[in-house]
Amino acid sequence: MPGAGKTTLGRALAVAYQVPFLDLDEEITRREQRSIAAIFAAEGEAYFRGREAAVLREVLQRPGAFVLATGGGTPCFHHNLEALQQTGLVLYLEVPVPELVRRVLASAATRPLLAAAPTAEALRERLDETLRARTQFYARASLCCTAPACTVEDVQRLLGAYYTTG
Ligand SMILES: Nc1ncnc2c1ncn2[C@@H]1O[C@H](COP(=O)(O)OP(=O)(O)O)[C@@H](O)[C@H]1O
Ligand SMILES: O=C(O)C1=C[C@@H](OP(=O)(O)O)[C@@H](O)[C@H](O)C1
Ligand SMILES: [Mg+2]
Repeated sequence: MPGAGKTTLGRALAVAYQVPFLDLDEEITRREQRSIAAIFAAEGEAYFRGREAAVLREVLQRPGAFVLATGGGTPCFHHNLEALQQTGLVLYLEVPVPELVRRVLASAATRPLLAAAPTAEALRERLDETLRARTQFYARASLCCTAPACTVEDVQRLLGAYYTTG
């Protein structure tokens, strides 16, 4: 979900594991030479989802280990979750909606899917609705961190348990 901390935690994980960090939104922005908000405004969501799916597949070809932070919607379109699962371990950051609201409120106006929900109450409703629709995808991640502020150490524990119990 937007505001879950994927970009922030992904960067920290890459430092901890000494591997490159990639952010899918950044990869799209670089190729398109415009911001995600500008892409949504000029071309609409369907175009963005097409580019997101294509850039994801390109990024997943990269050799060697790396950490990739996706966008919140990435696993929910164009069989992207399957593409991710085939290449690596997918971690879902399960953050309660009130915490997501607190984090994205300041930047909601520049977040294309949240721009129409400028108040905390409208934002909460929008995020609740989005999460309901997306849970079926998020629930299929191999790893799930339920700490509201997931740390590198939390992920290390999850990985330890994953590789111990299969
Ligand atoms: N663990 C955390 N605790 C508190 N705030 C956080 C945490 N992780 C991220 N944030 C803040 O939430 C906002 C969104 O973080 P970001 O990493 O961009 O999330 P995402 O990539 O999932 O949308 C940023 O303002 C960031 O500083
Ligand atoms: O949830 C979504 O559908 C989106 C989340 C954004 O990324 P973050 O989750 O990093 O904010 C970005 O990909 C785009 O605005 C769409
Ligand atoms: Mg992000």
